[in-house]
Amino acid sequence: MNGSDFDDIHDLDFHELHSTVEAQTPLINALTNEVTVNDVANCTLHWGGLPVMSDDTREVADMVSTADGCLLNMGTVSERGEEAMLKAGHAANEADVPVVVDPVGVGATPTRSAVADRLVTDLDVAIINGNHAEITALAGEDADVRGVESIGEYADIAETAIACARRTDSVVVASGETDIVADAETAFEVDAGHPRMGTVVGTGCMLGATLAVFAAGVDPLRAALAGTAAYGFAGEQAAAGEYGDFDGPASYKIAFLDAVAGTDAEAELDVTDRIREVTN
Ligand SMILES: Nc1ncnc2c1ncn2[C@@H]1O[C@H](COP(=O)(O)OP(=O)(O)O)[C@@H](O)[C@H]1O
Ligand SMILES: Cc1ncsc1CCOP(=O)(O)O
Ligand SMILES: [Mg+2]
Repeated sequence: MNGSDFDDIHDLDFHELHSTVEAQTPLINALTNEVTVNDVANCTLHWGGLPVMSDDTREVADMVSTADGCLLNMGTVSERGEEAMLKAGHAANEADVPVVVDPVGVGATPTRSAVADRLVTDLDVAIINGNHAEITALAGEDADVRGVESIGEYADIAETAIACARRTDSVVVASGETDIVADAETAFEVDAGHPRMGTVVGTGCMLGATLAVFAAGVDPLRAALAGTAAYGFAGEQAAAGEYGDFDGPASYKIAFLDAVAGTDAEAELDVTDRIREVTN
């Protein structure tokens, strides 16, 4: 699956997209890691989605077939988990339910690289989201993934994201200090987010949940651009104290979740101001 025939950033209206998504109350089935599962569920809910975390191999195909989105996050990968994710992904493909994959820690171990490769190769994936090192590793290039963290700088991340999008036939979101959204032809830089988001475990996982909610209602490229921009905007709003004071990363996370819930269609957010096409 590739991006849309999106040829003009300026026809991207967050208010319109978010209202469409909220009106649908999309059911998102997430097979995700136990480290951040509750945050993923709440982030899904706060964007206007309905989370369900069904991952039993006996029922997951049935649950996904009734859903509007399927999130596969391999953070605490296991043999059973891989089997369940592949089963869920195939069921989603058959039911034309958009699949979002977060290949957490790909490149850190041969096992994670093999699982991530199977997920993005065997399945038709609408959007892949990972940090700069994970996307670089997924593209088959040298990357330094320490555990699940991105280490080092990736100056060519825009080109790498396009290469990854081309290889996987998916829209790719490479997150970090600067977020990149790419399809097989074009990369966009999304100027949104705050360093405090990097002090919270789970902000990458919750970005995946955000993308799954938006992808339920609009094409993958617009969903990735609007979702990534709105998500980063929420991080900025929380850091600015718009959703209450905080004393450190734990209380910031609470403010961040409140900011996601408060970023509704009325929000003064013009995502097109945050998105720039990357030209070589
Ligand atoms: N230094 C930063 N400045 C701005 N935004 C950031 C920064 N670090 C992380 N983010 C934001 O936090 C979210 C998670 O990104 P990242 O930390 O790269 O994911 P992961 O947790 O999977 O490694 C993204 O929306 C990203 O834009
Ligand atoms: C620490 C950790 N270990 C396995 S999954 C996970 C959470 C990763 O969350 P994020 O990718 O959002 O930082
Ligand atoms: Mg992550």
